[in-house]
Amino acid sequence: MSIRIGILGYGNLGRGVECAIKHNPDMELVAVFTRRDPKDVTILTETAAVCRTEEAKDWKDKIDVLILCGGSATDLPVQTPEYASMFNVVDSFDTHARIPEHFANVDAAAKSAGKVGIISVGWDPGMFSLNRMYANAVLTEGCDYTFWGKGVSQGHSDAVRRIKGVKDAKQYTIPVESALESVRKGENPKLTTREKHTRECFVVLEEGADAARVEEEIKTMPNYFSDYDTTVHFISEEELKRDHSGIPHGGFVLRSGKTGWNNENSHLIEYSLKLDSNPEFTSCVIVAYARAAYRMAAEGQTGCRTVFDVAPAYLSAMSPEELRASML
Ligand SMILES: NC(=O)C1=CN([C@@H]2O[C@H](COP(=O)(O)OP(=O)(O)OC[C@H]3O[C@@H](n4cnc5c(N)ncnc54)[C@H](OP(=O)(O)O)[C@@H]3O)[C@@H](O)[C@H]2O)C=CC1
Ligand SMILES: N[C@@H](C[C@H]1CC(C(=O)O)=NO1)C(=O)O
Repeated sequence: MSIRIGILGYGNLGRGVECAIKHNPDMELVAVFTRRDPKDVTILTETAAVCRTEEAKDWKDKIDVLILCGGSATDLPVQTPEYASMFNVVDSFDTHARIPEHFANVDAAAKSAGKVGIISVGWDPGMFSLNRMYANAVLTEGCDYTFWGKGVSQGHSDAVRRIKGVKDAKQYTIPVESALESVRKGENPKLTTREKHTRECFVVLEEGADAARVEEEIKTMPNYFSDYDTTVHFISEEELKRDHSGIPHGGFVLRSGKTGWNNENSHLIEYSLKLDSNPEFTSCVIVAYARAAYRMAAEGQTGCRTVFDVAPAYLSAMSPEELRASML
């Protein structure tokens, strides 16, 4: 029997999840829920329904896992705990500083409903978090580095779009090449947040919006921009569509470490991603964790989990026996 999936929130990530489900034969999309008028939202899966978010509660027995594709800045802090009280859920919450608070809220809701909620799934947080953890567990003496881009951060782009007066926006994260080069050379530099990346925003304003106020709100936004040197460009909707239509991204997790009785040997662990489509790749990670949520719930587990709490075998469509055989 297929794992019945619902999508709540139909933006870049929602469309990516719909596409990822198509590539997972053990899953089927049964419904998409949106805050907009369903007549204004066109999906590609002919067998799935499009409903208002208010109707989701009527689908509790028809959906095994609800994937929450809203924005981290303002949607997921409210939506994930709300829907964890009705469904097994997975989200991509990526406001790193607020993950502990989000975990506690989702854990309370999921436990009281007897559901599983896996949060902060994707590549960062997500695959990069796992690789930072593995590298630190293995090389206990060392230095960690994470670099992103040059690419489009969906979280930062979403956060800019939420500012009053902004009609649309894209945010590029740009690594400071000299910093990356120093890490690659094994110089183990001590780098501040500001010394590792810069951020560049391309913003389309609503008619009559105050550009200076919008720029100030972006540059001072805690958790997203306040610790970075940020450049803001105001452009037309046509220019945004013409010059900034893609959502590529990627990055590196590196850990340089020492071993030996006198730390005489050096090692470098590196995990990298090069993504044509940030949302489509993120969605593939999310859909694998939807499979895990389904299986963990079927075992009677309840409460909130992060990627650190999910055994890898839960993610794979292969059985544990097939996985063991695949290691030969
Ligand atoms: N952990 C990770 O590695 C990653 C996490 N993310 C997270 O995913 C989040 C979502 O990103 P993304 O999908 O790009 O955000 P979008 O802005 O595309 O979508 C966010 C929400 O906005 C609404 N929306 C979308 N399009 C429109 C529109 N045309 N008009 C009105 N409302 C619209 C949708 O809700 P509705 O349908 O209800 O209107 C949607 O759920 C990001 O905030 C980020 O935090 C993203 C990438 C990686
Ligand atoms: N969560 C990020 C995924 C990566 C990209 C990123 C950044 O560019 O700051 N941080 O984490 C996203 O929304 O794209």
